[in-house]
Amino acid sequence: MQTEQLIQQIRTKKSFLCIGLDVDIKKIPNHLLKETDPIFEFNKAIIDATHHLAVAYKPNIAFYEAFGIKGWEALKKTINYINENYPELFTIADAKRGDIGNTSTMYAKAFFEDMEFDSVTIAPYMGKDSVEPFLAFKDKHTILLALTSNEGAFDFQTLKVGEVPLYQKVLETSKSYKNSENLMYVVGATKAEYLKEIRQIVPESFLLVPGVGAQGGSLEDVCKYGMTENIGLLINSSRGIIYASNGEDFADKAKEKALEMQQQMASFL
Ligand SMILES: O=c1ccn([C@@H]2O[C@H](COP(=O)(O)O)[C@@H](O)[C@H]2O)c(=O)[nH]1
Repeated sequence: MQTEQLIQQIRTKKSFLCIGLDVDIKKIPNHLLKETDPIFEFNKAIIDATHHLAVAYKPNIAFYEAFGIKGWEALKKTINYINENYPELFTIADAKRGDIGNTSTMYAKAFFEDMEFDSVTIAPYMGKDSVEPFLAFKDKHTILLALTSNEGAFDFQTLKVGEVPLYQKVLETSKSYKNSENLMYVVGATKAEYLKEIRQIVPESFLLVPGVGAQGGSLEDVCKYGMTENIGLLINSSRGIIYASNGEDFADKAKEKALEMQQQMASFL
């Protein structure tokens, strides 16, 4: 998908909501457990109920890998379901990959060609040759971890490298990568106060912002400091939406939560 299509979708839906499909079998409603593929059935119901309120879906791959082959099958069915029924939606494989060049190429093939995601999250630690293989794919997006939402972000990401903190170095250096126009960045909603500086380095880039809801980040602060003329934000909420209820009404309750967020977002546009 081209960035322009994503921006158009945001303007049409008045939403920059990304729903995280972090499906834990222990948390999904009991009545789904009798289905052949409970994870897929859960995702399908959530997507059908919320697709008009969200512009992106982000399965975190860990939740699928944990179930082995059945988990991968559920993931594949989920991405196929989105691509066939709601092709306008932007899809993110939250996989946090990155390795030496030839291995990164294989990761990129897995998520862009086999799974047909629009984007994948990548850890920048191994540098340019670990990121560029992802950027080589046309109309696909690489989402680089910059300043993450967790407490551990302060262990390394904010440490100074010369004059500047490491996360700023990641932002600045990655702009020189080949096809860097297809780069987006992860910035945690819990780090909204850093967004002003981040926007000075990457004024136009889309930011994937997890950490609202369950992690306590503020949507208002993220919009205040991070929004651009083309919005430039995808705000993710996973647990706060998909586990709004564990009863038979789970999809309706998820829709209510998504609507609350969409309405808040519309007020910032
Ligand atoms: O800095 C980061 C990077 C990724 N995540 C992921 O986003 C979701 C957040 O889930 P919530 O339930 O809305 O807290 C999850 O998949 C994380 O692995 C992040 O939280 N922070």
